[in-house]
Amino acid sequence: MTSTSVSALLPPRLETALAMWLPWQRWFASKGRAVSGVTVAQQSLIADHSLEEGPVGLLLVVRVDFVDGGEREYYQVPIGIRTAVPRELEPAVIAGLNGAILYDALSDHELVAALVRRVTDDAEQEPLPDATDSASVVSRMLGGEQSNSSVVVDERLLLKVFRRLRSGINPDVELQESLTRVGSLRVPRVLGSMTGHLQGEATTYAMLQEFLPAAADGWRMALASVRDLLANGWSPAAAGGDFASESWRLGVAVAEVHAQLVEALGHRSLTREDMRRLSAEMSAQFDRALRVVPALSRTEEATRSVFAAVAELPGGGTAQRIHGDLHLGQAVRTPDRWVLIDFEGEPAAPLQQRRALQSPLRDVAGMMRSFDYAAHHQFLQPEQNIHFGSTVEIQAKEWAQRNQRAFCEGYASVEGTDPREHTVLLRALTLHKAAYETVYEAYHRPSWSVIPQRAFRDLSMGSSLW
Ligand SMILES: Nc1ncnc2c1ncn2[C@@H]1O[C@H](COP(=O)(O)OP(=O)(O)O)[C@@H](O)[C@H]1O
Ligand SMILES: O=P(O)(O)O[C@H]1O[C@H](CO)[C@@H](O[C@H]2O[C@H](CO)[C@@H](O)[C@H](O)[C@H]2O)[C@H](O)[C@H]1O
Repeated sequence: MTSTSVSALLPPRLETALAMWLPWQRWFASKGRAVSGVTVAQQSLIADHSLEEGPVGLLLVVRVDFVDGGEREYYQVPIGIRTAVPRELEPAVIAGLNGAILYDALSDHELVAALVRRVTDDAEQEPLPDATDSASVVSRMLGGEQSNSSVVVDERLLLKVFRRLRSGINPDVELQESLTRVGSLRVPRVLGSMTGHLQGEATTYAMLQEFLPAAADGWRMALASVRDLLANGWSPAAAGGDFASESWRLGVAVAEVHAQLVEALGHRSLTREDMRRLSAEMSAQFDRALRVVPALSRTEEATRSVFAAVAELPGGGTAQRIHGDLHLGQAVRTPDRWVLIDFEGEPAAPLQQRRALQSPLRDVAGMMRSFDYAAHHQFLQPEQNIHFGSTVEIQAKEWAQRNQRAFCEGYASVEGTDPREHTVLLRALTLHKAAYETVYEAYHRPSWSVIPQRAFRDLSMGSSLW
């Protein structure tokens, strides 16, 4: 079917309906900007049915324009169209238009199977087993706080559909494929990807990987450990559910992945110029955070001097490809080992920046922040009735520091140098991450903003951290 005949399948007023639906999706990046219009930029068929035969599936790429006239964004929206939807598809409905019901295709087993077939048709490796037979496929969307949409297929494949598209190959696919190629057991095996075009450039639309069914999410494991500690009031080492040995193993895993990324994609030395550029990037991120949360000005002087110190560093460490947005939720624990996922980098950053060679300490800083997040997450639960400033905060801090230390020691056991020896850079990168999180939370989860905001106090002052 040609693109023109596919466009004949688009219901009237589709773009208006999408303009009302898109901004409410978890993966919609620009939560703080008012949408002025949505335009279907590309359309192709997922499943070629007539409405009488079964669901019509369309893979749309939509362009979003904003009232502020600033940068436009592109999103991938796979939609299903039926004349009536079964009960299980009701939560996925986007709109009813002229007797046709439009819904998110990723909730529909049949359309998911068709998408998986499209990925495997593109794959250059052995065909996948019969999981792509639409009649027998069972799929479920993963819930939670996600930047993209992931669907588990037959409990053994995971189809990740990238939502905000930027022209170019997504580092998630690039890095996981490279790591798979050098035999890494620290990432799920990549089974294929779907590439389309955006603004004339080959662009990643989706990735298929092995699903790790028995994997526990690192974030949830860490929260369980903190809960144990706060419930019995002992020190983190004495409380049941101590997480430090897992943090140590996670440090080992991250250092191994860094070494494997060097093996797969090379490295160079960080230069003085890199340090100056990084320092400027840190200041610019802090400016953005200040615009969103003016109260951060209380720590402005101290923060600026932490970032200014980076510009004085001579360089000399390693610059390499890194994960780029590492936190406990990006680490899953299988019965055998820690595995890292989601190598996309910070979703808000341009692809070119995410694909640049950078200091691996950036990932270490991401983990430092994540231990701090896990320690303070309990403070957001009103039913816990615990408050910042209470003695519980001291315990939480102890938990964070114990796990930060264990992580760094595990990392050092592989790399040879403890990341904490890079005092100036690690502190600055961790503060830089807190500035990114301040902006991220303000738009996505305002009630969480207090966590990165309070981190400024410790990180910008001269106090010992971990
Ligand atoms: N291969 C996998 N096997 C098992 N669970 C996975 C796998 N990949 C991702 N997950 C789960 O899905 C969640 C979201 O995946 P992620 O790649 O981080 O998506 P996003 O880019 O949308 O944040 C993860 O936190 C993890 O719990
Ligand atoms: O996982 P994503 O690629 O979507 O990353 C974004 O969302 C994360 C939250 O889901 C966010 O991470 C922040 O919150 C985590 C707890 O939910 C915490 O462990 C991290 O340390 C903290 O940065 C991430 O920053 C964002 O890019």
